[in-house]
Amino acid sequence: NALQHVTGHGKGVLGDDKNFDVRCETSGSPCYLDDVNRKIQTYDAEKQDQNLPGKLIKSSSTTFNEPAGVDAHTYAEKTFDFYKKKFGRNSFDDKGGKLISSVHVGDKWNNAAWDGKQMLYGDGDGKVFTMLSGSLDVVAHELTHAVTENTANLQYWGESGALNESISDIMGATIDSKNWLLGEDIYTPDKSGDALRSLADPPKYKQPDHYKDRYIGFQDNGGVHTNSGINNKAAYLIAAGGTHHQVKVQGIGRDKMSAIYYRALTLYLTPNADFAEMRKAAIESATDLYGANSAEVTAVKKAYDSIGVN
Ligand SMILES: Cc1cccc(C(=O)O)c1OC(=O)C1CC1
Ligand SMILES: [Ca+2]
Ligand SMILES: [Zn+2]
Repeated sequence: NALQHVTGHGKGVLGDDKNFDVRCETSGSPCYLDDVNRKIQTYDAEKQDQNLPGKLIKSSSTTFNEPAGVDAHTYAEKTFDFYKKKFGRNSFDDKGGKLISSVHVGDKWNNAAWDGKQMLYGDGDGKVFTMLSGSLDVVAHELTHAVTENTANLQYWGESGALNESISDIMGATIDSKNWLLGEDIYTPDKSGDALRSLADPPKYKQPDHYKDRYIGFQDNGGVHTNSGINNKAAYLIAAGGTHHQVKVQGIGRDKMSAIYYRALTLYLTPNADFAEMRKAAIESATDLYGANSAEVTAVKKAYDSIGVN
């Protein structure tokens, strides 16, 4: 048997010090990015994308000089802990399934993904993206794709695909709760103050924030990364409040908002749910959690009115 629960140390993509769970051989060396408790393992794909996951990342000591792997591993642990503590969910499949991540996937790949079996992180080209595991909201976004696939299984095109994307952005912005931005830590490393998406102001990054402005077409699986802005705006308003298209929403906070969406995702949404069904599922979930005439239900109704989903 090896030393199963050792604390590893290392710098993340942004140069910050991180601690995380590793496994070491009985002799104490080498050690691996292998969290035996949570069943999270992080691999190095060595710039290829054929035979994944690649090599389990190891070090001769408990110190790891592998920033992309350190962040993919640490942020997967944080996301795991969020789902476990807040919703009692035991990993992405609620069955304690093993969580595999690979970093350095492909050559300067400006992408991150859940491929149905594991998480993949590109290194980015250093212009559009730096190493993509370097942001908690990105890792939480990808892991939430795995949760969605094991629950509502929202089909990844058209309105259900936009909802799939939106749920990942909502959980990403809840777990990385320092702001309402997505990808800001790893997007355009040479430029500060921008992001990939904003839930507070989708149009800032060319996303619609009203149903009448939705993209109807065939790019990007029918605009899944575009129309997600419409539902993202509703989620933002439910949490933070505000007035949108003359409709005033009283916010109920990020915590209750995310509980509503998790319940909708796991109990009410179906694979081809559209925005109208999202509204109903959110109202139903808020009713279950807080009562039919609660401020929380009112916030959900007003938020969906404000984005033109009645
Ligand atoms: C960077 C990127 C490109 C293409 C698809 C995704 C995807 O996972 O949908 C993607 O990751 C994100 O959107 C994360 C949240 C920033
Ligand atoms: Ca963020
Ligand atoms: Zn996504």
